[in-house]
Amino acid sequence: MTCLLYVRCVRRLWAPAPGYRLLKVANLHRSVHQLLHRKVMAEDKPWALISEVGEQGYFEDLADIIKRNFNVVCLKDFQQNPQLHGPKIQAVLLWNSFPTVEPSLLSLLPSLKVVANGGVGIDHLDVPYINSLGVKVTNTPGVVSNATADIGMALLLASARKVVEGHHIAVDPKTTHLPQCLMGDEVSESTLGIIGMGDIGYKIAQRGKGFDMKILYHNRNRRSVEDEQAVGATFCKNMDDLLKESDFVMLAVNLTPETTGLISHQQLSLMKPTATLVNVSRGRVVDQDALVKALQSGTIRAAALDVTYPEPLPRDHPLLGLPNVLITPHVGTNTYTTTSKIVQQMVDNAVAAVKGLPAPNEVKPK
Ligand SMILES: O=CC(=O)O
Repeated sequence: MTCLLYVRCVRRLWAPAPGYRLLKVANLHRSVHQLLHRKVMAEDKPWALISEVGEQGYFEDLADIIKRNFNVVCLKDFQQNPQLHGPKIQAVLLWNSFPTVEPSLLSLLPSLKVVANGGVGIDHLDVPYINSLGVKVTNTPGVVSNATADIGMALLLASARKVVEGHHIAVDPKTTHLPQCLMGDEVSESTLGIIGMGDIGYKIAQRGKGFDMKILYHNRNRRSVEDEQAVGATFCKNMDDLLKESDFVMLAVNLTPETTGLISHQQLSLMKPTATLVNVSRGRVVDQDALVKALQSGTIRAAALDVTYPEPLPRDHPLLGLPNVLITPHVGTNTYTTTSKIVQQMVDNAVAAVKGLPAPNEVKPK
């Protein structure tokens, strides 16, 4: 049908064929060629399994970034007919840790080449096991750092200056005067202790410098002198020293077996009674039961958390009832700019891996 129309159009334009018409023929020819080429490309695209598009998953335009490079099967459709879809899937793209990558899923994907995670934390993936199947794992470092550092500072400031309490009072119709009692903690010139000085930790240090904060940090490896000088950060080899001296302790480590439960009763008891714990890494870095006790007993003043375990917390969890806790629902990277960059980087990694090229952000097991 398309061919017939094409021939008719060409014939009509060709008829007396002055220069203008010839140009039109050439353009028409090019458009049809491009259309046919695009169709072939679409059929040639590799298949990817993704979570969902819509409310529970990708915004349409973020999904489009994926669809430009992959034919996609959403998890719900996949689950309805895994035998049909499984053999063609070459990439699993993870958004908010979904789809859950476990052996039962992997066993249905014989052609799989890559598990591409959207986000930097890969604690939900068994990298050695996935690699043992000849499948690469990739993540998206770098692009998440600014937004995550921003949420860290937002939580720190909001907790210190009682922003949420202030908002509730301001919008409460029963409020007749602005309370003088809403006294916060001074952030400027206070001491910020950063545990985990990777990309995110360093961005937090840059922001802290902007607030004239004294910056301490603890990290597996010391940063270069130039890095330290640029943000005025002092290395604490011993984490206890940082905990004792800081007004705000910011957690920005990856979750690994070594960092699971890193902050427990003993560490909390070293902190100042006026100190605030801010966590933008993973909930399991903190022993949550110990944290509840520390907040109830006044061992520390407050906690501001973008991450908990589980997420979300059960509605009757004691952390949700404490007045000195501020919680956001793991929204560290939730800005339009950052999520677009994450999806693009995830797709770039997956495309490279499917082509058998080195993936720019392949995660290697330690
Ligand atoms: O939590 C966010 C990430 O892992 O990038």
